[in-house]
Amino acid sequence: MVARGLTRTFRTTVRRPGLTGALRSLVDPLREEKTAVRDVSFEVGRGQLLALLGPNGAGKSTTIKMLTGILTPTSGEARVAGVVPYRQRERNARNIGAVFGQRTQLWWDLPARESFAILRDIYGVPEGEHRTRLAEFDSLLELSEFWDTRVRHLSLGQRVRCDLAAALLHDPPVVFLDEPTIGMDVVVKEQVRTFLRHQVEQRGRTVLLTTHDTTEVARLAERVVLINHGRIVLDGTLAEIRRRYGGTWQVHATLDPVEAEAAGTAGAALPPGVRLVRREGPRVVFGPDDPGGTGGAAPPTVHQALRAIVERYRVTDLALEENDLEDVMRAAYLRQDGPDQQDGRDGHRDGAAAQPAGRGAAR
Ligand SMILES: Nc1ncnc2c1ncn2[C@@H]1O[C@H](COP(=O)(O)OP(=O)(O)OP(=O)(O)O)[C@@H](O)[C@H]1O
Repeated sequence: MVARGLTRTFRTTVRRPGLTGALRSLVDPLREEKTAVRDVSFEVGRGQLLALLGPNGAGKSTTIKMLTGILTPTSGEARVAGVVPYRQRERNARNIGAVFGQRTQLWWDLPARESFAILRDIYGVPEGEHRTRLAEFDSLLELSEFWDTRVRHLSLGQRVRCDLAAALLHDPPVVFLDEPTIGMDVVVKEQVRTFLRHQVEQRGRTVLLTTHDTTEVARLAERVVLINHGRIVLDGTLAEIRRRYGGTWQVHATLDPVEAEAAGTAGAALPPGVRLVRREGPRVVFGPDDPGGTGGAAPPTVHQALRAIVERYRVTDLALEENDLEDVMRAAYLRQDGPDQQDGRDGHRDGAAAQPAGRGAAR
């Protein structure tokens, strides 16, 4: 799946303030252009799962709508399994499966198993294949407990599990999941994640996932694209997001008392990239020397720091405190960052909160 410079602009009508403004807007509507997605490019290979992350209104759904062929981009291009989705909608529909957590593609008044049979006929899936696939999905998602119940009577978690099966029954190479586990309990969430991992690792499907659930990201995504105000601000791993937006960790260590007293003084230098946060007798707290990693070399990862501390000191007790992933994501969403490779292009972005480009962390 390839997105190249995808951009989508919406024209909306804005009401002028006050009564006279409202009346004037009736005869002379004020139109405004809003760029929901701007110059978005990424590639996802076969058997890869990419999480598209970003705050509300960032442009994730608009991007997915272009990749699923629901919306045509204003400019740029997309290819999904070799097909331009908004031009070859029917061919694209055969190549993709989609689950939008809030909606269902199942027939509300039919049991899910009957919906599966209708989809089998629509896509022309041979009966044997259909049965095998359904058995695989049932073994992972435990569908047979409720697939003979009408969809309108299913719980949310049961319904979305049926939706996942319905989306994959025609064996699509590419799958789009827009907040698939929203509102599910922790047990069902984990079941769905195991199912998705299986689909990616064993079946080689390409998955594009959006979620606001940070645990989901940590469990599933080797790679994330972070989008804010319609632009990509980071394409990398969760570890990179942590490094850029939340490089704060603390190592609490109890050292040999003599070493603890000397740590950080002249002649007893700290490990590179490590700073002494505080010292209380033999108990010492270390942190990264340069939490933002903005100057010079990147700070050590928490694992590198741990190793360096253990190698340098006689440690009798050790505890690690890392920033909660939610804090990291909050920092990422609030930062008015520029995109990674934006050099030379304009720094304008939409939204009331937009500030002039503050690309301190651009690396
Ligand atoms: N049909 C439309 N007409 C006008 N503006 C739109 C339309 N669809 C989306 N937008 C605007 O585009 C921006 C991006 O919306 P989008 O739904 O893609 O965000 P999102 O990242 O999916 O958000 P969420 O996490 O809340 O689902 C928003 O400011 C939204 O108001």
